[in-house]
Amino acid sequence: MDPRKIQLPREIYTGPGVIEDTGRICRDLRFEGRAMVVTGPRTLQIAGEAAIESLQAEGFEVDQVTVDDATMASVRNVQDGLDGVSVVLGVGGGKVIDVAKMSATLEGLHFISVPTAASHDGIASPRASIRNGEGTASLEASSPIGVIADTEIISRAPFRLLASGCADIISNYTAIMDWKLAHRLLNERYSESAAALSLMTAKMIIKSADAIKEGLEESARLAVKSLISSGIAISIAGSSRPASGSEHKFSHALDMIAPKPALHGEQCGVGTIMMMHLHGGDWQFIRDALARINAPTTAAELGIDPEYIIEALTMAHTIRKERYTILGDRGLTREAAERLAKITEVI
Ligand SMILES: NC(=O)C1=CN([C@@H]2O[C@H](COP(=O)(O)OP(=O)(O)OC[C@H]3O[C@@H](n4cnc5c(N)ncnc54)[C@H](OP(=O)(O)O)[C@@H]3O)[C@@H](O)[C@H]2O)C=CC1
Ligand SMILES: O=C(CO)COP(=O)(O)O
Ligand SMILES: [Zn+2]
Repeated sequence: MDPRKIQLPREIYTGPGVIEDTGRICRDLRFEGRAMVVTGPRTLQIAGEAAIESLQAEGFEVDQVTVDDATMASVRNVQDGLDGVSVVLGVGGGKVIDVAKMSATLEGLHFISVPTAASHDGIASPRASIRNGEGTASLEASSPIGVIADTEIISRAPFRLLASGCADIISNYTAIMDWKLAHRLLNERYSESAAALSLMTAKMIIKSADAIKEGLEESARLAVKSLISSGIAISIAGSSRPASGSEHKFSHALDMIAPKPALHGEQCGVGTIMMMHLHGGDWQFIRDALARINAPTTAAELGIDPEYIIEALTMAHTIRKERYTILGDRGLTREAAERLAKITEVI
């Protein structure tokens, strides 16, 4: 990654029904010929078909691939179908967007992000979180050239996804604390502007917590804009540092060991409560903010057995060792992990 380069999306469309303009937007961006639409099994019907119809109405030939996990195998599967394609669209949740973004990047193609849920801040970011044997790698990717966020579709998504996206933003609090720590201890490159944008976005979402309601287009719009803003902080930093620290390591560890992990943002939110306690900060403030948004604050609400919470806490430091956080190089002992989860009432 060239530290002198900041890549940002060129055109961002948000609003009810914008999916109907997918074809026209692609034309205006000077794409033509074949387009690839990547979706998940559910999001094909929810939004993929509407995007395909709109592209076909503008004369595009359209190929479609369904993916169900964010792995390099899925990325390669999409890449295999990209011969002769002019633009790749990822229509779905965070996993679909990451796979589509990564496959487009590897083939040197432009990518358009079409989120169907406000569940993660990868909507506009130049990174792709891809699962591997050691957890989840944050890979450098091209920024989407465009974002088409249909807030009508997003507001009809299960409320849990929206609350999860807000929790993913609230986790910026501890991500920034970890980043500052690594800057002070290890002289890691730190961007004041990226950190300020990331933190301001988290503060704003908490301030607006009471406006985050199920089924409201305005709530979807508010969350989408905040998620884009958090993604832009990632762009400015050139890494996911402003939005991913020890709380994300905890979530990635849960994804590896829990028999049925919860949503990404939900896990990160609960991680933020505990990592805030480790930082000596106001963890009750984080817990109360999550509760106001109706995001989980306990293991029971995540639907994860306390045993996995403790195990994830003890192994979180082993994920992305190069990213220094409050977990240090040695992590937590089992006793310390159990005490932390109990003190913060997570278990
Ligand atoms: N690159 C980056 O910078 C970032 C990446 N991430 C990554 O994003 C992922 C998390 O994203 P998230 O969206 O929570 O998880 P998923 O992509 O797994 O989506 C969760 C579920 O929601 C479904 N879904 C999506 N939209 C709708 C809708 N409108 N109605 C009903 N169901 C819907 C999906 O359907 P289907 O089964 O069809 O897919 C899926 O089953 C993680 O892998 C995380 O690491 C997170 C933050 C930043
Ligand atoms: O989830 C992220 C920001 O919310 C970034 O993902 P990583 O933890 O994979 O870097
Ligand atoms: Zn995240």
